Order: sequence, then C-alpha cells, then structure tokens
Amino acid sequence: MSFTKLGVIGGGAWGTAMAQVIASDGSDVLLWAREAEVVDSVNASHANPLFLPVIPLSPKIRATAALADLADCDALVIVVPAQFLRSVLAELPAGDAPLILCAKGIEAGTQLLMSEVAAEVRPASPIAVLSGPTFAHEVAAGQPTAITLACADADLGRALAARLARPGFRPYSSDDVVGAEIGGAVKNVLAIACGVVEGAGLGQNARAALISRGFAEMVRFGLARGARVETLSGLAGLGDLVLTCSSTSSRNFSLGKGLGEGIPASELLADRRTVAEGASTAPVLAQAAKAVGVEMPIVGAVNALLAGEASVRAVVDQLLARPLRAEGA
Ligand SMILES: NC(=O)C1=CN([C@@H]2O[C@H](COP(=O)(O)OP(=O)(O)OC[C@H]3O[C@@H](n4cnc5c(N)ncnc54)[C@H](O)[C@@H]3O)[C@@H](O)[C@H]2O)C=CC1
Ligand SMILES: O=C(CO)COP(=O)(O)O
Repeated sequence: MSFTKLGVIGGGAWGTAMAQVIASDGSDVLLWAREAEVVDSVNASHANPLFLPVIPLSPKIRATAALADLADCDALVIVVPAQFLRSVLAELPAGDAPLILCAKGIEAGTQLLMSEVAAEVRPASPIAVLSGPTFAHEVAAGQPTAITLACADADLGRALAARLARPGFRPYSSDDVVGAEIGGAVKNVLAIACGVVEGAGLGQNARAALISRGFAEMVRFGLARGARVETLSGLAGLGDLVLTCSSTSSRNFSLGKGLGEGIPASELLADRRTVAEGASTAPVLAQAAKAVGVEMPIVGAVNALLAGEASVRAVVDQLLARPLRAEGA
C-alpha cells in the first residue's frame, strides 16, 4: 500500500498543521480551505494568519478552494469540524481513497460518531481516525508529538501511520476506532469543565478530581459503546484529556474559563471563528449517554451551564451533593 499523493481537507488550525506535518519530509500536499483568504495567504505567503498565526508554512503546501482538485489523492486527511463533516464529505468528488478523520465530536441530531457519518456518506472509502494530545501550533512548529491512528484494517492503519510519521510526529496504531473517537469527543466537554474550575477559582484539587472523575465518565460511556479501556487510557483519551484540561491553549478550556468567570455561553460563542467542539458535543453526548443508560454527571453539568439553565455555584453544589459511592463503581 503506498499513498503518494495526500490531500488535507480543512484549512483551520489543525488541517494546516497536518499539511505542515506531511510537507515536512518534502512531500507535496494539497490543502482545501473554505476561506478564499486562507487559500490566498497559503499560496502567496506560506502562512495562515486567520487560523494558525505566526507559524511559517512549508512552500510544499499548495492550497485550493476547489474540492474537485483532490480527486486524484491516494488518501485524504479530513479536518473540518464535526458538525460540517457530512456536508463536506457529500461534496467530495466520488472515489474510494482512505479517509483519515480528525474531527473530535459527535454529530448533533443523529448521535453518530465521525466514522459512522463517513461510512454513511462515503461507503467505498476505508476509514481511519487520528486523535491525541496535539495542539496545532506545537505540531506545526515541529515540536515532539505522539498521536493514535485507529483503523479497523490493521494493515491499512499501519501503512497510513508509516506515511504520516515524521521524526517529531509519532502515530501509534490501534484497531479501536470507536475508542479513539470517544476519547477525543468526550475530553472536549471535560476540558470545558476544567476551564470552569479555573475561571471560578475552585482550586487545583477540584481540577484533579474533575480530570479523574471525568475520565471515569469517559470510560463508562466508552465501554457501553464498545471502546476498549486501553484506548481510552491512551493518547486519544487520557493523554488528550490531560493536555486540554491544563492549558488556556485549549479553546474548550478557555470557553469553560469564561463560563466560570460568569460570562454567559451565548456571549462566549457569538461570532467566533474558531471551533470549541465541546459546546456542540455536550448536549448530544448527554443524550447519547442517556440512550445507553450511562451516568455522566460532569457532562450533564457542562450541558446545563452551556444552555444557561444553571449557575456555576448550582452545578458545583449539585455535583458535590451526589450520594457517596465506591470509586470503581
Ligand atoms: N486545533 C487543534 O489543536 C486541534 C483540533 N482538532 C480538531 O480538528 C477539527 C478542526 O479544528 P481546527 O482546525 O482547530 O478548526 P479552527 O477552529 O482552527 O477553524 C475552524 C474551521 O472550521 C471551518 N468551517 C467553518 N464553517 C464551516 C462550514 N460551514 N463548513 C465547513 N467548514 C467550516 C473553517 O473553514 C475552519 O477550517 C475539530 O474537530 C478539532 O476538535 C484536533 C486536534 C487538534
Ligand atoms: O484537541 C486539541 C488538542 O489535542 C485541541 O483542543 P481545543 O479544541 O480545546 O483547542
């Protein structure tokens, strides 16, 4: 299996960083961006000031506004936000090139994971999921990063991992697609919760408790949906949870910090150009958890805060007043 020509779909921070990874060994890469200004600045100035400021980009990255230009790619890295995956895949030229899905979320309305959406829209394309602790600006600057590449077809997964691996970018193979997806989707909601703890000044003990109990929620939900614990405790789950629960570089953490400071969600989410996936994942995750009979009280609390249905004080009091229970239960 050889994947000579790679395309990246989505010219936000992470798509641009993935194009930079691919180009870093001298490979040509074609990047589809929705915004004409991104296409122009990548081609004319080797930069993406809109979504990935400051980082100089490789001249091996060429940008296009036409999805049709990606028709002859051997594999496509798909990096549009979760709620736009279906519409963008539907516009792709027909083909059966493998898709490497990077969005971390669950589709609103259908409760489908990204791999399930892709399987519906592009049934001929094999699917892999790339997920882990990977701030785009660090990856684009070549700082050391490890990530999970999950694919049900282990041979294909290993071949894709080998194609994307670079000295500073190390994919670990897995065949647990659902686990990699659930880790990435759930951690975004928990990062919002950790931001709330920071913004409301609730202390570092509270943050550690939240990471730990949030991880317990991720595992409960993941197991109910067929994920494996070792995936959830790996890079795509716990690894990414630790990263985004400890840094204002995370858009989800920053959103939560604003909520914790008392700013309404409607104000924090209005007119934003960058995505905080946890905000759209929280309500659908709360529904999906209910559907499989799994308790996710922290996810429920984030959901209530985002919907403006409860104050920070009220959700904290509610979480602390829950009946005492055994830790592993
Ligand atoms: N930024 C990061 O460090 C990482 C992000 N991700 C994930 O990658 C995905 C993309 O995130 P970023 O690249 O950071 O986005 P971003 O926040 O930098 O940019 C927003 C993106 O949304 C796109 N967009 C807006 N409206 C759209 C529409 N109607 N149709 C299609 N696309 C539309 C924009 O073109 C742009 O590519 C998300 O699921 C995110 O969770 C994953 C790993 C790291
Ligand atoms: O997923 C990420 C890093 O792994 C990026 O996190 P945010 O979307 O919260 O910025």
